[in-house]
Amino acid sequence: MSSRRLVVAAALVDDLERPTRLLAARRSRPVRIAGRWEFPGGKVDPGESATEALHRELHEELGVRVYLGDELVGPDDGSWIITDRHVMRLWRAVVVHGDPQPLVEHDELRWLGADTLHDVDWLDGDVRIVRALAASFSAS
Ligand SMILES: Nc1nc2c([nH]c(=O)n2[C@H]2C[C@H](O)[C@@H](COP(=O)(O)OP(=O)(O)OP(=O)(O)O)O2)c(=O)[nH]1
Repeated sequence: MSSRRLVVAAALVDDLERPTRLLAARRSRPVRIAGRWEFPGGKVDPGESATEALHRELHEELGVRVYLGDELVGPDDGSWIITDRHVMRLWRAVVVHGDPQPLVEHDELRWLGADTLHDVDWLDGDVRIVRALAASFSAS
């Protein structure tokens, strides 16, 4: 069993079947990770399911409603260890309502294509996740 705190996040793509773009979000806080890029999401609150928390976080952070596709199952008991203190579960998702905006915690959003997926400074724990996602990407 992991004692790490669970974080849930979305790989927001333009198309679940044939993704060509991925949304990356730049952290504005806390200082230790400000300027680094991540998958939008956050911690699961007590009493919430993982997917309830993800819908809530995406609405709070980006102002969007989403449809969740498949979970990107990770190598660490099905999840992804991202830091000493956090383990992440991640779902592919598409926006069904709203236009993503950096409302809280982020100061910039960027849609990355197959050839630019690695161009931003992803948080350390996210790099191998981006690599795994890249395998399913099509050139735009
Ligand atoms: N949302 C999100 N968090 C990530 C990713 N990659 C990664 O290492 N993290 C880290 C950053 C944060 O320390 C933690 C997520 O918790 P949070 O977004 O509530 O940030 P926080 O600083 O309040 O967390 P904490 O250090 O107080 O426990 O996971 C990612 O792709 N998305």
